[in-house]
Amino acid sequence: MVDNQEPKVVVEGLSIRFRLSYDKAFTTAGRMRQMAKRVIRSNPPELFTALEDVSLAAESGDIIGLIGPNGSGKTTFLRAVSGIYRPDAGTVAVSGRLSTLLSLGTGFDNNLSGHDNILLSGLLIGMQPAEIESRVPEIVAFAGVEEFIDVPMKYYSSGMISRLSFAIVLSMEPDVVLIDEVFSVGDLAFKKKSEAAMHDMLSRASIQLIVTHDLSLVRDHCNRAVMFRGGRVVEEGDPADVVSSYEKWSADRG
Ligand SMILES: Nc1ncnc2c1ncn2[C@@H]1O[C@H](COP(=O)(O)OP(=O)(O)OP(=O)(O)O)[C@@H](O)[C@H]1O
Repeated sequence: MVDNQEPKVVVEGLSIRFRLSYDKAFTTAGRMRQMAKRVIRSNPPELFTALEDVSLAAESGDIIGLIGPNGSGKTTFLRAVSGIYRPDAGTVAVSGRLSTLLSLGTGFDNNLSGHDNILLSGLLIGMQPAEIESRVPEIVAFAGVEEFIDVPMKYYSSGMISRLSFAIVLSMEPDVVLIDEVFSVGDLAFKKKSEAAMHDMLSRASIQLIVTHDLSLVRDHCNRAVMFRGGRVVEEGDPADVVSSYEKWSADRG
C-alpha cells in the first residue's frame, strides 16, 4: 500500500487458484489416503481457478458494484485486493489507506488485548500512533467493550469481536473501502447506531468496491458496475446497463 498519493486501485490480469484436493476428502482417513497417494505418486494437487485474467482500475470518486452469480469470484476478488490472497498471476496495486469490511475480526491477534488490537489495526492502514490513541475512547465506547478493553481478545464473545472490529473500521478514515455484502453486526440496537456511522465513513472514502446481490443498491448508489461470471469479468460500465444484462442473463437461465 502506498500512502500520500491519489487513492487508486489498479488490478491487472489477476488470476487466483485454490488447491482443491485436500478439501474433497471430508474424513481424516480420506485425507491421509490422499496425502499418502500424493507422496507415493507425487501427484500435483488439483487446482481450481477462482479468478482468471481479471483487470479493473478504480480512481477517486468511484463506487463500483461487483455483481454476478454465486461462486463467480466476487469475494475472492475483494480478498485479493485487500492482500489476503496473493495473485497466482497478475498484479494488484492499491494507493491510499485501505480498509475492509469483509469478515469482521479476521485481522485481530487474539492474544493481544482489545486496546492493542485497535492500535495494530490503525498501524496496518498507515495511521500514526497518536492519531489512533486519540480515537481509542470513541471506538471502545461505540463497541460497548469498556470493561474488557485490556483483556486478551480470546476471551471476547463473537458479538464483542465483531462490534469492536466494526467500530474500528467506522472510526478510521480510509481512502479505499472494500465491502462484502451487507453485514449483520451485533444486536438490533448496535445495528441501528452503526448504520449512520457507516454512511458517514463511506461518504468520506474516495473509492468503494462493493460486492452485493442487492441490484437496486448498485443502480442507485454506484457509478460503475462490474459483472463476474465463472471467475472472469464479462461486462463493465454504467450500473443500469450492467444490472439489466445480469437480470436478463439470470432470467434466460430460468
Ligand atoms: N479457499 C478456497 N478454497 C477453494 N475454493 C474456494 C476458496 N474460496 C473460494 N473458492 C471457490 O472460488 C469460487 C469463487 O468464490 P467466491 O466466494 O469468490 O464467489 P462469490 O462470487 O463471492 O459468490 P457468492 O455470491 O456466493 O458470495 C467458488 O467456486 C468457491 O467455491
